[in-house]
Amino acid sequence: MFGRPIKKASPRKRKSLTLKHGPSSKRLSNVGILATPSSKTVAPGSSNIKVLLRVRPSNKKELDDNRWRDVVEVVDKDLVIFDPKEEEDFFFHHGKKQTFRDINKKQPKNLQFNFDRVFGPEEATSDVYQQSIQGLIGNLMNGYNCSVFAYGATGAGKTFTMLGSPDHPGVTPLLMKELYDTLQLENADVDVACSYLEIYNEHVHDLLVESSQPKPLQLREDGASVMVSDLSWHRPASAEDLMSILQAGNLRRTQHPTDANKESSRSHAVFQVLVKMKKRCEGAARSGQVRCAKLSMIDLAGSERAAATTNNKSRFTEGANINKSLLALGNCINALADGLKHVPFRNSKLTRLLKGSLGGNCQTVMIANVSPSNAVYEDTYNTLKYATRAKKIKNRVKKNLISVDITAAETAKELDSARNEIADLQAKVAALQKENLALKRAAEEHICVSVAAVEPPLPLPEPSPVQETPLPTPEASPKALTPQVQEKRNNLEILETLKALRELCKRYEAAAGAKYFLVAELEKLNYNYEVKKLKLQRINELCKDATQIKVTSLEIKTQAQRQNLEEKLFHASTEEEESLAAVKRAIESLQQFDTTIFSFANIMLGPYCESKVKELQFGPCQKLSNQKNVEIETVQNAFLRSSAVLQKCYFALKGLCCVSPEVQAQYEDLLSFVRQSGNVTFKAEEDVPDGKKSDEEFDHLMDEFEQELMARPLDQTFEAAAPPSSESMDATFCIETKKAPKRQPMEAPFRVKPYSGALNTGRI
Ligand SMILES: Nc1ncnc2c1ncn2[C@@H]1O[C@H](COP(=O)(O)OP(=O)(O)OP(=O)(O)O)[C@@H](O)[C@H]1O
Repeated sequence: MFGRPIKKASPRKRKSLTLKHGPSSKRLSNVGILATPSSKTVAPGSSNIKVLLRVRPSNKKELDDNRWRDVVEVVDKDLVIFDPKEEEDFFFHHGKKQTFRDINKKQPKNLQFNFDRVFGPEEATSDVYQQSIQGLIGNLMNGYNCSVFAYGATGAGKTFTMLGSPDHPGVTPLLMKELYDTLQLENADVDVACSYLEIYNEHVHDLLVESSQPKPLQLREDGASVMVSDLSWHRPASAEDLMSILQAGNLRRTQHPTDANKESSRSHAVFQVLVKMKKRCEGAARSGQVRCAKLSMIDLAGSERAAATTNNKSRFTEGANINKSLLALGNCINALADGLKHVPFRNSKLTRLLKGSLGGNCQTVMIANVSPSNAVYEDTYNTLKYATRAKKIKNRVKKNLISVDITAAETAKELDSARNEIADLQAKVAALQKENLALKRAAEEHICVSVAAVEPPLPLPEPSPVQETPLPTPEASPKALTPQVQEKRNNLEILETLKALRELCKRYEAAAGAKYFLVAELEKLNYNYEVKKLKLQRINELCKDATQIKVTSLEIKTQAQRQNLEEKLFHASTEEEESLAAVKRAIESLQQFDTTIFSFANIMLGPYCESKVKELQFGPCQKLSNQKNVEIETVQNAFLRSSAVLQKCYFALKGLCCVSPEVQAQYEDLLSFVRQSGNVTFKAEEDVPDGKKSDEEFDHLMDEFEQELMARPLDQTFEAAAPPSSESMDATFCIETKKAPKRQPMEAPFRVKPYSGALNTGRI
């Protein structure tokens, strides 16, 4: 499946290879423990995390699909180029070199990344081990804590590098084997213990305990380090034993297929080995240094984009938890790289567990795994960026030594004093037993004396010297409370207090466990809240967009309608202006004719033109006024009629002498009011010329005028005809009012001026 031969280096690559070789080998010599396996010790102090990059070979899927290309180019042993520039095709135009450029294509990033060591696709795990990991054995033997962790996207080769397979063992089995080989050569008493756990969905599980429903374990802070309570520790007798333990743990690890990896590990796995080593005696004196070191091999779960997860909810939660913990790890890496005081280790279980390995007392190696294919372009880019940041992290390393240097004389002295102490204690025990016996006898004698009068004394059984007797209470036998008894009582009290203390500890552990569980729940809740908030914000944004789109489309529609109406209005205005101009022109042309004819036309047509103008100007107002007048007249008619009826009623009552002074006063009051109002009469209907009638009459007059004109001889002039009297005009158009003091005269627009004798063109 794998093993595509590495592409032949292009001329450009070869050039950079030769160029880079010198400085890089220099840099490699500075890498220290990682560069040379022989350098087995490190100086205490601060040391940077060593970061290796491993590029796995392309797999069959990537090779078969011609959509994918390689985006990681291993240039040298410590240098890679991400998204390198491709060879450009060129041509010459007017003697100048030109390149073909596809403007639709994204420009390559062409970024260089430096690491302590870069392993290309052709390099085996054994190369990684020999060149970068093997050196950790020496550090472990010298009492330094060591950590190796693999980081990268899903399917990038983390598990392959860390655990491998029987054919291609990973760095963990290689390291374990070598550790045992080295320990065997040491002249020392060695104690090796191991544990294996996984963090799955933010729960810690022991991988070395068989259980159908594994109980999540709690993390406990222990000063600078973090402990896992109830985690099982196993003492492997040999390297093989240790390998079988590791194998058993691997089988229990949570795995599910992902897009990129059919056997993807969906949990972070932490394999820890504790090595305690005490040098054996050499001669009279012995070196009593006990070296303790912890080795942590961490295989992180691979990050995966949410889009790549299927619709499966549990897979989604799994992916979200993995990404959350990797994000927390990234934040810790950033904080440590920036040298910040506060590092957010508490944000996830993974970072809490890695606290000792990142920025603590530990030699740490990070193996960043990447795939060469651009199918996981973003993941690879992120891994390279994180790995580069991690290079800046400084750990403070120190040996874990417990000094137990004692000379032989001192040991002999210690032994003598211990023997003396034992003898003292034995003597004390004998004395106490004697005393107990005496007390018991005394008590029995006391009982015998008191019952002697009733019963004959029974022979007492011989007391056993070792038999425990209950202590007499102070009330029963105050004299018997010797210092020894008091001491025993004190011891019992201490025992009781210790028991109570143990209960309290248990209660404390339960409470702390519950607290950590709640903290985890709270973190989960916060995370879910953040995710939901983001979703809602996104929905809100989308809604805003939709509203904006609606408003915009409404604006566009209204704008179109407005434009349409404005165009129509413009045309209408233009037409109006044009027709007005035409009317003016016609009147001007009329004025050019013979004045006599003009005056005749003026006399004949003037009133009609005038009325036409009025109709145009005041037609609607006139109609409204007429309507009001009709209403007023109706009210007045009703008033007059009811007055007549009222009068008749009054007289009838008077004839019957039934008019009370009050009715009389009301009648007179009404009478005076009617007299004051006067006799108001209205014309039945205004004679408002409607346009049609006016036009017909106008046409008729025009015909008459034409006939007159045709009949007359040319030299004969017209006699000026008298204009219609202003009275008659007024009578036609005005409301007739007689003694109507309370009625207001009509407003100007309701009055039509009588004919003035000439066409008033200015009023049009
Ligand atoms: N250097 C390599 N040489 C050959 N095969 C490799 C190499 N690295 C990885 N592989 C293969 O690639 C596949 C995925 O590798 P692996 O399971 O180690 O990925 P991973 O990073 O652990 O993924 P996940 O995070 O999903 O568990 C496996 O089939 C493995 O055999």
